[in-house]
Amino acid sequence: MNTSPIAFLKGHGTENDFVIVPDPDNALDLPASAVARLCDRRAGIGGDGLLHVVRSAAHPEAKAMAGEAEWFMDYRNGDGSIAEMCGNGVRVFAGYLERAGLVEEGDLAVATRGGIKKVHIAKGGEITVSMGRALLPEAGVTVSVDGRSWPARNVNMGNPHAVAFVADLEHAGELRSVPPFSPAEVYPDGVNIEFVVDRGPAHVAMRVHERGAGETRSCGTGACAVAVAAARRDGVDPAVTGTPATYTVDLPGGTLVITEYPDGEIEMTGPAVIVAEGVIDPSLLTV
Ligand SMILES: N[C@@H](CCC[C@H](N)C(=O)O)C(=O)O
Repeated sequence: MNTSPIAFLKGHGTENDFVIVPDPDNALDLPASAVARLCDRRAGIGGDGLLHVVRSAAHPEAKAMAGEAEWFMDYRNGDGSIAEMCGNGVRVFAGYLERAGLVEEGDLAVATRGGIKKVHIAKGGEITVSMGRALLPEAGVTVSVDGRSWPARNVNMGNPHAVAFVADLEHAGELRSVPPFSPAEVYPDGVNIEFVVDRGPAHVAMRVHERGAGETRSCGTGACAVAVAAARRDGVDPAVTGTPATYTVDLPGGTLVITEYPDGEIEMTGPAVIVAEGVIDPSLLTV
């Protein structure tokens, strides 16, 4: 049981917000119920998710990556469930490490359940993450919300996404209170669903319903999935043209810039902001 005061910080990346819990030695007991209490916006601190900051060597799921990445982002969704990767989270994670003096500006590697991510912290500015490659399984999917249905593109960014191009973002309805339908046979572990409209050439806007969090104001892996789905729809494939493709993705909480390179690597650039720090009442962590 955790009895002594436990430090936390609060941060966000394009308003996808996180409770940050530094725990270098992986000494804390953080069951799903405690994570859900911490992320509760009324009875807890509030967040779309939680970033548990642990040395890779101290975490059984990250030990094997310790030689290449000192720090492990043990990411949890706001409902306590575990996800493979969080794109906005990894920028905020890196921003926290720099603020805490644990890393310096420039390049670093962060271990995640989705593998090691290379991160670049620009001087006093934005953070760029190499997000890996998108997998585009052929399985066509349909997503439905509030009685409307759309065909969607299945995109895996380490975590699962269904990307639907819609006529109007308002058609996605009340995403926070009414979770959209997704086909369980394609996504047995659930899915993040993106609704997308065009804003101009290589420029789109999206809303997202996140697995384990409901509607959020941004999703980094979602923006990458959307950029790739939009490029393919536009007939653009950097592996074929040999030229990088950059898409601007507007989200309710800000803008992310996504570039896909001819080798398939996807880079995401955006902000990371720390807004507060404090101490968690141990009762919130008691099972
Ligand atoms: N907000 C994140 C994605 C967090 C994980 C997602 N909800 C899942 O369960 O896959 C991002 O910025 O990528």
